[in-house]
Amino acid sequence: MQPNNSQVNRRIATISAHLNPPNYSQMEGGSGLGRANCRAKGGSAGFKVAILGAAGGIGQPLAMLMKMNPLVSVLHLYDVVNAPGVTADISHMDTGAVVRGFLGQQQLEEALTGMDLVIIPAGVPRKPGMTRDDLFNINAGIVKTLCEGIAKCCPKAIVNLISNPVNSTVPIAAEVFKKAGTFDPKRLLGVTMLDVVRANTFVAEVLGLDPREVDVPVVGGHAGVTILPLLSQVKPPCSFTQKEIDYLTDRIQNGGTEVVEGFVQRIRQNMSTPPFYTCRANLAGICA
Ligand SMILES: NC(=O)c1ccc[n+]([C@@H]2O[C@H](COP(=O)([O-])OP(=O)(O)OC[C@H]3O[C@@H](n4cnc5c(N)ncnc54)[C@H](O)[C@@H]3O)[C@@H](O)[C@H]2O)c1
Ligand SMILES: O=C(O)C[C@H](O)C(=O)O
Repeated sequence: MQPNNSQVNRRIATISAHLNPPNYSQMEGGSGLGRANCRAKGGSAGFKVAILGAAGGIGQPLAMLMKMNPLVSVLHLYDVVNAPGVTADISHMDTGAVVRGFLGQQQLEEALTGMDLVIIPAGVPRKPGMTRDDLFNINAGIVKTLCEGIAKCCPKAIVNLISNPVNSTVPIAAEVFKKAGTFDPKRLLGVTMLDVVRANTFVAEVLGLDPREVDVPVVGGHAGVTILPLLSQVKPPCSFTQKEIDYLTDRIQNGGTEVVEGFVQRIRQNMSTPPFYTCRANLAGICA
């Protein structure tokens, strides 16, 4: 059956709304998006998610995973480089979330307005021989600027901080939000899930179990000795020799370094970011 004129006009309006999104900062007195404007393609309601640093090694697969997530209706991809290309690519996926790209600081506020969840992998990663703390000088400033934007444009959003050193970028974000009067400790999360999945994997190897059946609580921070696997609390209940405890603790605390040092070989071979590293970090972002 042929669509009638009004159906055709409605389809054209929908297509144009996706291709030429409205300027959110001028809508609803700048107080954020109305639910009616946040529908996924096909009309279902969902969460509005922004990824800051979306064109990077972590940001790109994270964008893909978010686009695959049926709970997400609007996905904003912000970066200081390459955002248009990444946005075009991700937007071609045949899932519901509407994807929009934002390039450079002048578009940061628009990228953030009305967001429910902001995930931040923006910044530089460490190279072999560096500690996460060596990233502080560059990443602290980046995170501060991005969080000032969040405090202004989406103060109620949940914020997931991936940028390292997580042990320091989370307190920086907290201070920015406190200064702005928007701090809510329940809404600010450092992404450390990688430590949990590494712990599950290594403990499962020692126990000869499927990692999906193993649950290792890990508390503390996300660097060296601040990563504290609670090996006495493992599920299923088990015990370890002192040698196993030393081995597991060291492997879990230095899992990130193990991967970063692996880059030396990959750089020599001209290979890109290891896929598990990025995917796991991204799943961590989703789960945090
Ligand atoms: N918490 C974790 O579990 C975890 C896991 C992996 C990586 N990381 C950290 O995540 C960060 C990103 O790693 P990566 O491998 O994606 O690095 P990358 O260099 O591949 O990507 C970083 C992206 O951030 C962008 N960027 C830089 N400055 C920006 C700014 N001011 N605003 C917006 N975007 C900006 C860059 O253009 C780039 O696209 C690093 O700090 C890394 O250490 C954390
Ligand atoms: O170790 C890093 O630099 C990246 C990340 O924090 C990790 O744990 O893999």
